[in-house]
Amino acid sequence: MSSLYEVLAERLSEARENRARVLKAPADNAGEAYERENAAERLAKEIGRLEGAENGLVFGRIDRTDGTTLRIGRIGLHTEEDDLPLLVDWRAHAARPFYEATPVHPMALRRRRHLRLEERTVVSVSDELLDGTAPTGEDVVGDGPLTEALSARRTGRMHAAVATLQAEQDEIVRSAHRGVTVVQGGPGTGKTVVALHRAAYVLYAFPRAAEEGVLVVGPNSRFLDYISQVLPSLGENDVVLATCRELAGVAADTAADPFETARLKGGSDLADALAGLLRAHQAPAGDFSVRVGRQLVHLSGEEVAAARDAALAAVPGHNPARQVFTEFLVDAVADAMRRDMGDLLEQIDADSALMTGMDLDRFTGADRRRAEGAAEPGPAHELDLDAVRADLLDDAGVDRAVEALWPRLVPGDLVQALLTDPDALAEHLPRLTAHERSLLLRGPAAPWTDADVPLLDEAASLVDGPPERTYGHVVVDEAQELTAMQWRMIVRRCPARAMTLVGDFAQAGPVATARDWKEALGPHVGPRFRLHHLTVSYRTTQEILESVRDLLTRIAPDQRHTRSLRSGESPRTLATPSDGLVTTVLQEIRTQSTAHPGELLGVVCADTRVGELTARGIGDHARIVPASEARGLEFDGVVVVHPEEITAARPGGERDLYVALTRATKRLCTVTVQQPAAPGPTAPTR
Ligand SMILES: Nc1ncnc2c1ncn2[C@@H]1O[C@H](COP(=O)(O)OP(=O)(O)OP(=O)(O)O)[C@@H](O)[C@H]1O
Repeated sequence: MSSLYEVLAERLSEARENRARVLKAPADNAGEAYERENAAERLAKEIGRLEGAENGLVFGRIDRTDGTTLRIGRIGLHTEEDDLPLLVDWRAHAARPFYEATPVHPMALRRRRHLRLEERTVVSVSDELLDGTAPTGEDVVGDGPLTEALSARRTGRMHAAVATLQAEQDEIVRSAHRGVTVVQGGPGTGKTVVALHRAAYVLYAFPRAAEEGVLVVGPNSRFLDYISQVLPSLGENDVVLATCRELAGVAADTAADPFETARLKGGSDLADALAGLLRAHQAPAGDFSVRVGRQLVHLSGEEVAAARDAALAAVPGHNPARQVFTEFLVDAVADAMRRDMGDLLEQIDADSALMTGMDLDRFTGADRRRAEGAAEPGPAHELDLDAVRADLLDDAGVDRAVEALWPRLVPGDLVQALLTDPDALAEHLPRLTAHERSLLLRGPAAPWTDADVPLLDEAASLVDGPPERTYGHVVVDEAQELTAMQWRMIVRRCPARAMTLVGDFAQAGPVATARDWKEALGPHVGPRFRLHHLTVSYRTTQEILESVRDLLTRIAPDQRHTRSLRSGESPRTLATPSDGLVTTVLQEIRTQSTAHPGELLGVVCADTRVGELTARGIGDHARIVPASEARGLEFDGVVVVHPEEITAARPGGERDLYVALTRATKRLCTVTVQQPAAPGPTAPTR
């Protein structure tokens, strides 16, 4: 073990020295300075990768039946001299049997060993014998490492499960499929684990995707914080973690819309409406006259439309296409001028400059020919179109025409123009009812809302073109939460359509617009996605799962049932009069924290109740989590406060309750309010 750490330390100090050297090296020009920056950045990443892997560097070993062995770790390490693997990266093909071998398919393994390290010391060893041979004195066959991992205390931060990834999870993580992989599974089945280990695998196994970057999208910053340590501990610091708002680059605090409004704004009709409204700013149909000097040049509707279509086909984005449109428009004007002026030139050569304000000699090439000693002006078809075009591009009249036909736009203004104008809403959202459109209508000074963020992003892509930053692979957790508009913003950032999407539609929040994966993904990839199901819960005990079974049948009748590997205490319910609610929660939390010191406790309540619980000091003993933000989180013990209040707080509140009830790894207590509040003892009844 120590030799492994010595090699790691050597690699680290080499990388640090190299970086220091690179930073000190003189750079004689901008190119060299750029190279130096790049090299330093690469080395900084390598240092981060090596540092991240230090904790629990090695966690496994496989002994093959032919007597050879391999150690499995967070990263691969080789000896310098002969490049022999001292430690095999868990993602390497050679490590596969560590995850996949079973007694039925031992994959030429005799033994699989799990090691647990604290600092650099091995604190536990656990072996499985796979070839049917009897244990020898060298084998330590004991309680499974998975059981140990699952019963460990929660810390409020998710940990990598790289040592105990289960075969059904590993199959998804290691899949060679580069397109869209979807993972559906009940609470605690390891969807987040799979998603994050998949991100690490992609970085290792798909170099092109790794080069283009990996993005992990989560529902809120509380969740991103919860998972933030997993990838660095797998030696991967090069992943972008973001919420949709961060992706859109909306820095200002956003307000919340009423749910019905938010759901409407999440529908893809809004994308069509914004595109429709934009089209109204792109050379709307009809003839158009351009004033050039004193001349009015007339363009037919077809000529304007041809310039518009050519501009739209040339480059995505309204503003970038404006330049192209200008050029096509100038061509059309020049053609029209040639047409108009053909006759004119022959009739009134001398007065032409006066009429048009332009030097026709130059345009006809007459001045050039004169200089060359040629005879007087040639026929009109010899008009020097290049010179005409060059002048037209600088012409104020043409500028005015472009401004009228193709104004430069700001994305927010497009959204604003749609949402503040009842006529625009009616014209561009014909499928909505008048009531629905009234829900979308906002005042000009109203702040942006969360549900406006994907609209702003849509408008930005329509107006300025596709996002500059795209990724080679995108991972989305809690993907059931995404609205159609949010899916659009994510897919936009993944041109290769290489994605890992995990979620559970039984846990969908009130704003989610799709009911299943087909509906969510159909518009983007049709049926081209691979769906996997996870059916074993690694968090929630069998008792807790059973206690929510009826609720699950109500909210998701078709959902496959999840089984748990673990059993524990039966969930408890405390009933209290409404004025004793907070006191009861406080007492319960105090009791739990005294009985189970060091455990992580969570109190999940309706969002509106957070202030009161915080004011009563419950936050000193437990994390207070508003039900709307509980998705994906977990605790050793959970107290769910006033379930009826949670279900009534938002549409689809039963799904919020289902999420709240499935957050505990060990203990669940629900505090209900007696209805109607009975007079008498305030002490809780058990
Ligand atoms: N193979 C594994 N080894 C050890 N722990 C695991 C394994 N798989 C999952 N877990 C643990 O089980 C718990 C639940 O996992 P995770 O959060 O990934 O589930 P989920 O399906 O995303 O849950 P939810 O639907 O509630 O968001 C976590 O503590 C995770 O670390």
